Amino acid sequence: MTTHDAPQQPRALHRTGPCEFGGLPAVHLRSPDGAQATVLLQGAHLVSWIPAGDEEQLYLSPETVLDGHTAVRGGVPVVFPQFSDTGPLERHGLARTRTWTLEQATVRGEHAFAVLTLEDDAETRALWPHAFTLELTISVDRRRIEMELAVINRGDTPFEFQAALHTYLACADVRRAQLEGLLDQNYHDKVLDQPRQQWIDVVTIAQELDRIYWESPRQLLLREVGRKVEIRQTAFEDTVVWNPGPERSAALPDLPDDGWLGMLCVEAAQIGNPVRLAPGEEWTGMQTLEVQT
Ligand SMILES: O=P(O)(O)OC[C@H]1O[C@@H](O)[C@H](O)[C@@H](O)[C@@H]1O
Repeated sequence: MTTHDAPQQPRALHRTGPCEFGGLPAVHLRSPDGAQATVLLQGAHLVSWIPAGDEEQLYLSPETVLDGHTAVRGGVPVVFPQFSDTGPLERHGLARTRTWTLEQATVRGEHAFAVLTLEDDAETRALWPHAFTLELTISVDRRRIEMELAVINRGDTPFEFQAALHTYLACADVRRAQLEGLLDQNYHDKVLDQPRQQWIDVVTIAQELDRIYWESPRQLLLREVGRKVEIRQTAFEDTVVWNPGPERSAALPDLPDDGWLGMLCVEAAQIGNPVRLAPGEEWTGMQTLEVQT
C-alpha cells in the first residue's frame, strides 16, 4: 500500500489519542490551541506536524510504503543504534522498522504529548546483542514541537550506539530555501567522501547534498519566503543535512522524481562520538522545531 494521505477522518476532528494513519496504528496529538502531530507506532515515526493556525511542516513522500515494517520515507525516522551504513546492521539501525508501544497520549496544560517505547526482544538481540529501552516523547504546543529520545541500558554490560532524529522538513521549493547557522563548521561530505569546512553562512541546495557537520551549533534556521523554522538540538553533537537531488530522487523507488524539491533533512545526530552507556545508565537527546512568526 502506498497511500499515506488518508487518515480515517478529517484531521481537524482528531483528538489526542490512538488513531489510524494510512491504515496503520498511530497516535494523534492535539493541543488546546490547535497544534497537531501524528506518530505511527511503527518506528515511533512522526509523520505530520501542523503548528497552531499553520500548515504541514514535514515532508512525507506520497510514494512511501505504509505496510507496518518497511522504512517510511519522510517525517522523522528514529535512527538507532547505527547511523546509515557505518556498521553491520540494516541501514539506520533497527528502531525505525519495529513496532513501538504507546505508553501515554495526553494533554497537560498547553501541551499535547505522547510517549512511545521500544524494548529489545529476541529479534533485536539476534541483530544487536544488548538489552535496551528507547523512549521517544513528542510534545506539541502553539508553534513548537519537541522530540526527546532517551536510551537506557537495561543489560549488565556496557554498549555503544549512534542515534539521530532524521527530520524531513517540508519546503515549498528547496532551491529557494536557506539553512543558516553552520558557518565555519567542519563536515564530512558524503557525496565527495571528503572532509570539508563550511565557508559561507548559508547552505543552499541545487543538487544532491549529504553532509555530517561535526559538533555543530545547537541552533539553526531554515528560511524560505514567508517562513522561518528554528531547529534546536540538545545532547546530539552532530547535524546531518541531506537532500537526494534530482538523480537520486529519481532513483529512489519511494520518492517521486521531483520529491527532492519539497524536502530538506536536518537531522539531530550522534555519529562521530558514539555514546557509551554503562549498565543502568541513560542518555537523552532532543530536537525542537519552532515556526517563527
Ligand atoms: O534511504 P534511507 O536509508 O532512509 O537514508 C536516507 C539518507 O539518510 C541520511 O541520513 C544519510 O546521510 C544519507 O546518506 C541517506 O541516503
